[in-house]
Amino acid sequence: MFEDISHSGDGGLYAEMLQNRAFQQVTPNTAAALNAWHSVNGATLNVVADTIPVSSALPNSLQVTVPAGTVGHVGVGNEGYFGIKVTAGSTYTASFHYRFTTASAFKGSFTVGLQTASGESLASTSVPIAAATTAWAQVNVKLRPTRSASSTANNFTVTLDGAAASGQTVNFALFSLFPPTFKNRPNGMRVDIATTLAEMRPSFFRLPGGNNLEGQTISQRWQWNATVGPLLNRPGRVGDWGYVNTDGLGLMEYLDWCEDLGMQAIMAIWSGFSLDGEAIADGDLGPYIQQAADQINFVIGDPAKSAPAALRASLGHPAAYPLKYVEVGNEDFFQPSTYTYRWHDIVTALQPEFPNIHFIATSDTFSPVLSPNPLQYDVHVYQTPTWFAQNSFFYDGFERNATTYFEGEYAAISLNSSDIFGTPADGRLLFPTMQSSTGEAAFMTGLERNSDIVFSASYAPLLNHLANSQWTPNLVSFDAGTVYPSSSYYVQKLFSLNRGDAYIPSTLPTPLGTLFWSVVRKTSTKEIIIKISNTVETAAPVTFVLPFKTVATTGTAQVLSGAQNASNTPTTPSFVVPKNSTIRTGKTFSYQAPPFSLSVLTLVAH
Ligand SMILES: O=S(=O)(O)O[C@H]1C[C@H](O)[C@@H](O)[C@@H]1CO
Repeated sequence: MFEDISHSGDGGLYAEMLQNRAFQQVTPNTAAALNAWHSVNGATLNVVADTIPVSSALPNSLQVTVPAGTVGHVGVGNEGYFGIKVTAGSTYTASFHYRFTTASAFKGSFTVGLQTASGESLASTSVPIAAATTAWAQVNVKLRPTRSASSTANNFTVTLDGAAASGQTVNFALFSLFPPTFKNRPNGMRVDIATTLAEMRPSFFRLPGGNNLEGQTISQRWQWNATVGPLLNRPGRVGDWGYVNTDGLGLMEYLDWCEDLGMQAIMAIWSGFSLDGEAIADGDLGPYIQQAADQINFVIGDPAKSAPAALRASLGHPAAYPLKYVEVGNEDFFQPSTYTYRWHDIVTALQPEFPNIHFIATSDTFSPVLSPNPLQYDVHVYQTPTWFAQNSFFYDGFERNATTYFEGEYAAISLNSSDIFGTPADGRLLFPTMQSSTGEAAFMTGLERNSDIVFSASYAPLLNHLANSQWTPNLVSFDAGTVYPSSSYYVQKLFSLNRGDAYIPSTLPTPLGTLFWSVVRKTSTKEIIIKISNTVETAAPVTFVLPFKTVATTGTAQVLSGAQNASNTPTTPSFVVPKNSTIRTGKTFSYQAPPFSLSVLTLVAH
């Protein structure tokens, strides 16, 4: 499950290194508009509403004046998203647009570089300025650091020679600094985070949110068409998690990311409700339904018949992307009273146009009654580790009535059942722990047992930048330089990589017990895979009696275990990681599940 929360996108998975790169959605002539930028050697900075904007989508420019009397490198610096990692041997791609506010015969050059915070140069290149004119020009340069920085406290700078440029005023727009990206995609993903996620072998990617789909107001909702095409045409938006979204990570980048990881998109369309509680009135949804139809056509439409599909083709992807599931809104249980008509109007309009799309409802299951009857629901739960351990049979009682379920957001986030969403002082977890991760694992054995009706499941939130988070705990934390997979990440990865392809009935765990397991078969290798979650601090002996003709006498055990509060954190990044061993197996064998552990036992049995 992905959305731009805690800089999951901007400053996280999306590889752009400069924060506030295009002064989007800021108020000119304010200090806040300069967020992440600073003056170098006395230059005067101000974000202005440019009289000649670089594009209609990017009306603001950074105006830099070189005062008389300055010497040396004078200009601007950007601190990145709470740091900039600089690695020797990597090639960084820097670019920016500039124009002089007054044409002149000025001759000079920009110095574009990377420095440590203390001013030591790591990379630098000089770019001659062809002519000081009021027309926009673009600079594209490569930076190759001569050495790696010892920390991420580094800056990207663009400067002029103070003496030569004395009195000059230059407007800048749309800066950008990219490191090498995952699969070398232009405008692509940060390699270390992308690799960490790819190693889970996820089957799907829910986008673009979560709350960040909805907008704090109707006008601030996520709009697919504002997130595709050249970056100059993307205005960005005020996201729902307290920071501006550049929308450089847009619909097509999401779809290409899905393609690169072999994932299906579970794509949301806006359902007519914003987080200030506003809902589009019944009968007024037409334009928003059209926008949703265009969004779906951008993904799967025929370029010969649909303008949005033709746009996709023109942007380099004539073939349709795979798309099976479209989620209608997010957590519409917050306003079921209007979801009844919003769901009805949207789905009755879109289903005939997209007969192969499965629309997912986001209100509580079967309440309110919706028409048409949803065949998919997205179920969310944030709870305590104990709740998860004691609700692994959540789906066992669900009627098998052709309805299927997406466990779209779940995580054990607090130890305080009377204050789930509180602060750490009230029991909220900062990072997953082995108690929370084994609670989730217990719950997931139930999802596996009920995978006839649970078609997908995803922990949430996926990512957070440690320097600026709006939510904890998260599956994978990171800072400007390092990625920190959590204990829950390893639970998700162990389940994903040991999925099997058929569920095998076994003695059922005790619903309110402390030990939980599920058994699947991997047909291609004639193996069975037994997942065991021990959710308490005492080891648990388990005896298996396997009614198969042939059972191997040895198998493998992949075990994630640790103390109740053991966590992977920046100070203990690999405190809990899976350990592999060989175990004795057979038609009957015993196994000791360690305290607070997830064990994945694999053996040939058929
Ligand atoms: O504040 S919440 O509504 O609990 O936010 C939760 C639910 C929402 O779908 C998602 O964006 C967020 C965290 O993953």
